[in-house]
Amino acid sequence: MPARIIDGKAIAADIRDQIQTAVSERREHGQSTPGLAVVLVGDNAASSVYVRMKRRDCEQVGFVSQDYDLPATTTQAELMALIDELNANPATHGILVQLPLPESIDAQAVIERIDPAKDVDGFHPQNVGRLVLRLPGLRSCTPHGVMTLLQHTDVDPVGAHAVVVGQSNIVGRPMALELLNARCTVTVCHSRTRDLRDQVAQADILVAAVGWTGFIPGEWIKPGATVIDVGINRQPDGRLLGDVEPATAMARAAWMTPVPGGVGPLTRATLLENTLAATRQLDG
Ligand SMILES: Nc1nc2c(c(=O)[nH]1)N[C@@H](CN(C=O)c1ccc(C(=O)N[C@@H](CCC(=O)O)C(=O)O)cc1)CN2
Repeated sequence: MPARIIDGKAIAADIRDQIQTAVSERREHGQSTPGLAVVLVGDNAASSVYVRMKRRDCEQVGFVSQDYDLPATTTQAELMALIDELNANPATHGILVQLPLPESIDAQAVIERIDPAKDVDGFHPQNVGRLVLRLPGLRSCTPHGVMTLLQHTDVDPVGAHAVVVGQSNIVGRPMALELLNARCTVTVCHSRTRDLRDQVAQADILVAAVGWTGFIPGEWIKPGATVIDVGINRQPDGRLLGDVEPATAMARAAWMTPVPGGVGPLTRATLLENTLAATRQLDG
């Protein structure tokens, strides 16, 4: 039997509906409307698409989207000054700086300048540390979105062997911690991992976050596994493909995310959840 599809698009639409209701209720009770500052620096084509989608999501749920489109020539000092302004603005509850930033800018310094209470991307060391320590805090959107996707399957993470392929700060590392906190046994693989095929073949839950089209052949997948494909790789003809070769993987897995329509929509829905949570924390 082919894998059951984990429909990220539908799950994200449900989350947006719930958030829209919560925002309406806040208005009825005279509470603040969540405001999300979305900062785009430069003209990276993929970033422009993602930012457009995030701003549209904000409008749909009734958030105020505060848009900052800055030229690629923006200096570190100018960007830091904008972050300071947003940190101080009581109408801004969440600050998102779209990555990657131009090479001339020190992205880590920018992330660390954001008030951790407004860090709706969950990238600030304080929020990452809280994830490590299993304390409440703002969680990185893609890994937390993956956990939401898993909740829409019949898979019990407790004791499951989860294999994460990729060790980026945005996905691989926080993903491993989310899975560990859900009591999986976690293996993290990267470019120096020996016998990657053997590691992947052990996975009850496989999270592929490499950014390389078809990096994981379908025949490596353990029969009955849950496959979460974080890769969104645009092809020269415009199509989007994941990191896992889909046809054989679908035939072997029990559950699988599609690309597009899997993890991407949950990344955006989690951003909205984080912004609402930040608003409640800041304003009640
Ligand atoms: N500040 C951040 N920058 C980046 C993040 C992030 O979480 N915060 N993650 C990635 C990209 N990303 C978020 O910005 C992202 C990627 C994909 C999608 C998405 O909805 N994809 C759709 C397809 C979209 C398309 O047609 O191109 C899907 O998979 O169905 C949303 C967000 C890097 N930067």
